[in-house]
Amino acid sequence: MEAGESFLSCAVTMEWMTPQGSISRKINYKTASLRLIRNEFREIFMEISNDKSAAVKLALKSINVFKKFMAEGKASVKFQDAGCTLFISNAPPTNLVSFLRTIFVKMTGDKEQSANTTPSKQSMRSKLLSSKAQAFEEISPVTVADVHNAKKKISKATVTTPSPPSKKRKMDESSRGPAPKKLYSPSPLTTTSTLNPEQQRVLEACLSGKNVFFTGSAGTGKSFLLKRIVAALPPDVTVPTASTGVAACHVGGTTLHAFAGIGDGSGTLENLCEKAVKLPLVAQKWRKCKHLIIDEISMVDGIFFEKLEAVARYVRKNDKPFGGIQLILCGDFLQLPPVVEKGKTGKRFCFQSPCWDKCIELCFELKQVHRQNDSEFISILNSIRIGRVTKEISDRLTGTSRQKIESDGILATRLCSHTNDSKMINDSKLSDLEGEQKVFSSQDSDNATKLLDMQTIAPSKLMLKIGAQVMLLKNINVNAGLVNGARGVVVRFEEGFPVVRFKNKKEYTARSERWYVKNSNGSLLCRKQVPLNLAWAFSIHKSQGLTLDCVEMSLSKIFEAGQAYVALSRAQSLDTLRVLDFDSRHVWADPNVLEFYQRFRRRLQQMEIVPLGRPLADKSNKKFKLRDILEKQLRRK
Ligand SMILES: Nc1ncnc2c1ncn2[C@@H]1O[C@H](COP(=O)(O)OP(=O)(O)OP(=O)(O)O)[C@@H](O)[C@H]1O
Ligand SMILES: [Mg+2]
Repeated sequence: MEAGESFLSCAVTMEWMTPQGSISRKINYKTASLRLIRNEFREIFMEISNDKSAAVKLALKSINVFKKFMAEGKASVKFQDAGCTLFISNAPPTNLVSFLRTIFVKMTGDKEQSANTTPSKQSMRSKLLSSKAQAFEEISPVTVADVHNAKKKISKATVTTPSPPSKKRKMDESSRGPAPKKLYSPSPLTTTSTLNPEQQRVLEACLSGKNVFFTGSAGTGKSFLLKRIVAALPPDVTVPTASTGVAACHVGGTTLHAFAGIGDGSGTLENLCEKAVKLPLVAQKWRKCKHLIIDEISMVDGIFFEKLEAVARYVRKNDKPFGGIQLILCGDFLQLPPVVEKGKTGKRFCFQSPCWDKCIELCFELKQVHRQNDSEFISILNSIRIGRVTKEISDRLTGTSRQKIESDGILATRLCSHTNDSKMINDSKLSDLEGEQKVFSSQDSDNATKLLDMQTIAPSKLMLKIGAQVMLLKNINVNAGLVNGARGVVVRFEEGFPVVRFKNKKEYTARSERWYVKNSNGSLLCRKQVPLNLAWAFSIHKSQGLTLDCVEMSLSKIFEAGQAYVALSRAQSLDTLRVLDFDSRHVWADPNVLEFYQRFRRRLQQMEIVPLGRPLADKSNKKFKLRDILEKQLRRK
């Protein structure tokens, strides 16, 4: 478990209430600093300050914490003695989790200490008589031992739920479930696996405020890292997007097109700029955004990217690249390229646009593959990625054509190059099954079904029968293997919900889950649906970004560079893969991309080889520290 933080940067509202329940005083800070400190009597306080006003100090005792919206950077703390409630918003979620953890750990530690050592708290009288000078100091860092200690106490800590401030109150209350019971409990932000060193370096670079592009082959954890980056930035000014709806759903964002508000980008640049400025919601979004994050950048059209860059400068009246917005881009250009209309030519990829070099300040390549463990398969995939197929590779993949990868009635998912084929297969296999068909219709935010269809992976109408091959669409329980992409079969219905048996023999009753997407005006739209989809077949385009655990493919109708690589790299191992008709002619890489990566590697290599004016002994493990990398890359600019 990571240590906690004693400092938080966020927006705050403080409300003091009279005993009758009306607000007697209110303070709003758009940017505030929260600090945990101790006084000369070792009592803990939270200090709330901003540049302009005097700091407010509130004693951290008898507090109630409401943390259900922690993952959105929001929480509130009610200081009962002071009669004040502090509403925190726009906090980087990871920092917020860490800050609340510190409060919990320190308060638990103090309670224990006072119970064990001092018979009673210092009275007001002894404090007044004390000769100690008033002094506040930073709280000491949380140690691992502190955390363990506090974890043991988890069951004892409880919270109640003060209401969030003013306008938001009603909306939040209506969507709120039962109040959380613990001040500290594992959350997705605290329990996910840790980043490896190369991912950590990218995260630090992103937090330095520089424009970053990071790449890496399929399964190197780009999207995994991107979610961590999003969680480490202030949510109100961070826009996570991806080139496709499914990929956007994967990183909890919206499509780049939906955010940009300039349709498909057709028309002259002048028209697009005027359009963006005239639509108040669109202009406001562009002005508010400070960090624009784009996953699956390989599928963003180069001309669209160029137009966006110019629109951003125009709307924000700022001549810096992208109007001064921090860009964080990730993807693998050797996977699927942008979808281009027939007959259209020109700059296809983002990196072919002249503004690419102006925009990107730092580049990184992730090397460690996480999706697959098998080194033989990783090396085959690395060759396929660059369009190289040796006889050994061809034989090995052809050899999978007859292997049995089905178990316990769970059939392999067929990846199809064309969406229509996958739909046809699913429909006909379902109708072949006997038995009653059950229909699960999604519950969607008002009038948003069309948008949610495009942006979430969950279907608005799901037809199921006993025996239907399905795929799980959410991480339900990572430890139990119930993860996004896990394959199973519907074995029965219980209380109207499908019960699915997975490949690992676990059974799971699929109850409704929620998917959220951001509307173009920034509000959240929600789809409630059982987290399943038919999985006899899936299109390769829809599979980009997914990890699949039992997959077969026919590559004969492949029509894009990188398409075979995307399909093959969804599998977790050679033993869970069946290629029906492998032919090396279906594997090729785009020469422009290969050339781009050659240049990219040279740039990275120079960065690693050329000494940075520091003796080699300065470098641990011959790897440069982030500071060195930043210096080097900036010097290059
Ligand atoms: N540091 C890590 N520790 C443990 N698991 C990880 C780590 N990084 C990534 N993973 C896991 O590896 C798998 C692949 O990660 P992810 O989907 O982010 O890769 P990707 O680079 O985005 O792949 P693609 O190019 O196919 O989109 C996921 O199951 C993810 O949870
Ligand atoms: Mg990904």
